Amino acid sequence: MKPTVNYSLYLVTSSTQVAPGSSLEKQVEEGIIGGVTLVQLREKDISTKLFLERAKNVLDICRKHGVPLLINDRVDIALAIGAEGVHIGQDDMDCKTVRKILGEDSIIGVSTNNIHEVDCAAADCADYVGIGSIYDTSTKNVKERIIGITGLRKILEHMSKMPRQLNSVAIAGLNDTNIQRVMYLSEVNGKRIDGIALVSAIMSSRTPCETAKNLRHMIESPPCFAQVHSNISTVPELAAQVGPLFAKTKDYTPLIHHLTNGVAKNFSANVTLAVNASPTMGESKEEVADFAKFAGSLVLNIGTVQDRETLIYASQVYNSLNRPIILDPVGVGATKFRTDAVSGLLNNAYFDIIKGNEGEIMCIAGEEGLMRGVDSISQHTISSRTSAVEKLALERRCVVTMSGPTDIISDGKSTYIIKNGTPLLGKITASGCSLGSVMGVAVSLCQEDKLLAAVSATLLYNIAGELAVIEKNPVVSHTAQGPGTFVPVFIDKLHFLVNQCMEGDYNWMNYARIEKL
Ligand SMILES: Nc1ncnc2c1ncn2[C@@H]1O[C@H](COP(=O)(O)OP(=O)(O)OP(=O)(O)O)[C@@H](O)[C@H]1O
Ligand SMILES: Cc1ncsc1CCO
Ligand SMILES: [Mg+2]
Repeated sequence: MKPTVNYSLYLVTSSTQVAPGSSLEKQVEEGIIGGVTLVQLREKDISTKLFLERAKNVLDICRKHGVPLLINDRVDIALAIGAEGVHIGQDDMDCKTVRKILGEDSIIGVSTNNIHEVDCAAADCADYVGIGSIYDTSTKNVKERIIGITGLRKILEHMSKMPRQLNSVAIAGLNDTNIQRVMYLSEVNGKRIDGIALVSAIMSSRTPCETAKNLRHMIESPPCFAQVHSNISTVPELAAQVGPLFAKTKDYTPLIHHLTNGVAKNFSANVTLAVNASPTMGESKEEVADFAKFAGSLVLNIGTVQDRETLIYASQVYNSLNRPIILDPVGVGATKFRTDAVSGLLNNAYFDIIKGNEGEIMCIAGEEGLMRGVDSISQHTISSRTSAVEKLALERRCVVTMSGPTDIISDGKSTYIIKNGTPLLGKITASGCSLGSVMGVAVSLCQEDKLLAAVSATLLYNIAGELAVIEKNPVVSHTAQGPGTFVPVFIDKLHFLVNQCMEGDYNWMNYARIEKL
């Protein structure tokens, strides 16, 4: 009978990476005691004689603890010692032949990098596929084969529709800083990878047992930033929460850390202050961790980005502290540089809210999104825009906002359409960027419901914009005449509305034009 395999924490050995003073056998045994569920013996540069000897030793350890052992490449060694199976790469003996030699009851795994290779493995009756390389690794030269979370998801999406279900593990560059995110974001159509394969994280650990225990725990628990869906189900219920959300600024002034573009900085800082929060615009990598300790959220905007590594680093710091991040992928799709920057961010971090204009969100959702510079020139139908927003929210397990004359906001489960605002918001620069700042404020006041936060920010922002044009301002006695006068009146209005909230007056919400799909 085929042995049942728990793929969750899959240790691939490497004799060159063993922690100083330890041995391969010791790392394997300690790893298993800590929680390793499956072992693959991988030896590249030793004689067959030594390989066989080592395989026998490792098999003894695995048998003692009831963990299956697979042998890398060498079908003969697997047969000789009676291991549970083998793992083969694309350049090794083909899977069909291996199956013929080892028989039905053996476990056969194949390294794959794309859909075609997975299809071949399935056709050849493999039991599982190793999917990678997820990230770069020192164990192997994989530069050409890095697929990130985005590539992993594409393969899993395909696998979820295959008639015969294969097991799968992700491999390469995985460790305690990224496995929870990879597991979490790998979920497609209700299914995700069965486990994480790793080498150096355990082989090089001076405390392999504790390391394995920690890794296993991480694999089995969701990351701290895991999405919680809003339990608000109707528009009236939601509308009743918007004013009280901003009223919280009476007792708490959130610090909103921005890594934003040079054009938006001043306006976004003023908008943040207008809604009674405190902006900080710090871009140095060296100060990210210090800001993160106190910040209510991070607004990450790629508008004039140069240093992509700092953006990734900052995102990871905020993720690890469970501080929400608003990603504004300004101009993604317009240049290769920006598209690569966004794909690097999405592959290496989690974003609580992704906010962009039509062209930007269409582009990240994998649809045709037209960007010329930072302005959207896309004109899709409302239904195709809505599907793209919902698709992206489901894919990235977050809240997605597509701004424009009509704003579409979804967490993948509930979707709202907002028709407030004024065309003048499209006639001033950085209005989208500064909407991101208000979302940063809202989400720091209401981290438990990020959909409510995104919707509340959009309503406040767009109703303030509307009132700046149609209604006399009780603070300064004029109405905006055009884009130039709009900016100060708009900031006054924002401030006025939030102050009304602090006094318990939520009447401005009567202007809301919002529907739920
Ligand atoms: N024609 C319009 N009518 C009503 N509201 C609008 C209109 N255009 C934009 N808005 C509002 O302006 C805000 C910014 O949206 P927009 O789509 O212009 O962002 P953006 O292109 O990312 O902005 P930027 O890049 O200039 O920062 C949103 O709140 C949106 O609802
Ligand atoms: C105009 C402009 N260019 C880069 S960022 C930015 C601000 C609006 O997105
Ligand atoms: Mg714009």
